[in-house]
Amino acid sequence: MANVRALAAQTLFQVVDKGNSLTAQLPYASQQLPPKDRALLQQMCYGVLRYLPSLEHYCQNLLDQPLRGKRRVFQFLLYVGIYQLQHMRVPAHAAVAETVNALNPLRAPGMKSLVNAVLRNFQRQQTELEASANAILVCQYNHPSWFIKKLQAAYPQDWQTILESNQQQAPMWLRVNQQQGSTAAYSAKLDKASIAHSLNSEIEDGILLTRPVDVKELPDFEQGASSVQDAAAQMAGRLLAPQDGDNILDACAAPGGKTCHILELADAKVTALDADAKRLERVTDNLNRLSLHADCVHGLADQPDDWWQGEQFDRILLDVPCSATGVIRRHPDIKWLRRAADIDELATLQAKILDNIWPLLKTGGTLVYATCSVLPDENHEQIKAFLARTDNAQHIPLHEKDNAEQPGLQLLPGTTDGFYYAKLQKQ
Ligand SMILES: C[S@@+](CC[C@H](N)C(=O)[O-])C[C@H]1O[C@@H](n2cnc3c(N)ncnc32)[C@H](O)[C@@H]1O
Repeated sequence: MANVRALAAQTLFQVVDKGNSLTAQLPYASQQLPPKDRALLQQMCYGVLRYLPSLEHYCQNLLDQPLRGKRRVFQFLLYVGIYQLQHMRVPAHAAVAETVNALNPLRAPGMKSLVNAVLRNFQRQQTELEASANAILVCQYNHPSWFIKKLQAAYPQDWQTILESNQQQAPMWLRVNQQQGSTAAYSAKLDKASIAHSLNSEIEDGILLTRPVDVKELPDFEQGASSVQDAAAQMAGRLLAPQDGDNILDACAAPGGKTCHILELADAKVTALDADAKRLERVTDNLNRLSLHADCVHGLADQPDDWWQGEQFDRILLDVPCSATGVIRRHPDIKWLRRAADIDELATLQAKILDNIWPLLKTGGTLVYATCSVLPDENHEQIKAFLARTDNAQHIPLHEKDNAEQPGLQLLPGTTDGFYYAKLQKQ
């Protein structure tokens, strides 16, 4: 069934109703399509997930009752159709006709008149429907209400900017492998390949591409000259500041972006631990492409007794499991897969990981705590509480305003992803 709109509807059903991640579903749908349609599939899935509450609102007004049960996938097809009419440059008549045609491969030709009528009515009533959606906070910002509330409390000045940033397409950053050449030298190679980009003096290994490109177009990518990694994620390696000969633990390592960066920066002995065996395979793949080596260990960071050999570490990176609310623009499904209750559960696990990993750090050693979250409970509140209960943990400020009351560095989505870092030293 190589129909891009039908596949988009089925993928969205799998994500929103069945709770599967888009990262897992999209490749499965993509491989059923010819390469020329794959970008369109991605655009439609990302788009519907970005604007889901508004699309639900429109359909609530355009349908007598929502499509339920076996007909649920057609509700998602309607979202795909309306998203195209509202946000894509597809001519309106083609958007309607192609969406209606998708009912053939979905084996529901009987639904054609309903889908056609809903899309035509959306066109007719678009202005009023948009105005009524804008009067509802959740539809205006297209985020779940629990998350909007948490952001309003944490960022009384910036919450709207954060929500608006989350709706944008994320930029593509490269990390230059310093073992194979300098950032400036790789920039020259990109110039030669006519790939527009810019450098940023604060991100030593990073290059921001003006437009995303397929990695196959990047000079010497397969040979490991560069990797795709957001600038915020690149800060982990530099903050950890690995030295040659160090014994380092990367305690939540998969898929290994930061493990590889650490090894590009120093000739260190690195243990890459992760709870997920499948994801750990991706660490090995990444290490292989870059011709690097780490000891990959399958285990839980909160239960070191099961895997730790007893040798303490000079440096530890804790890139803990988190809400990923700093990377919503890259993974818009996070908005609908996460629940408010997850935040407390994640914060409890993060605290357990911090407490149980801390004894593995040598006296004088450095621990960098990282999340791709914008929520204080996972970030400065977490570290503040850890410092309060851990006598031999000293907080190392990362910038002028990094203090014991609000420790760490909080990056908000914009030029970089949303990320949090705190640096601790053992006394
Ligand atoms: C934010 S991701 C890590 C990203 C990685 N550091 C990188 O840069 O590519 C968090 C990872 O923690 C892992 N994880 C979840 N619970 C864990 C636990 N209790 N112990 C160790 N790893 C865990 C997840 O499987 C996931 O791969």
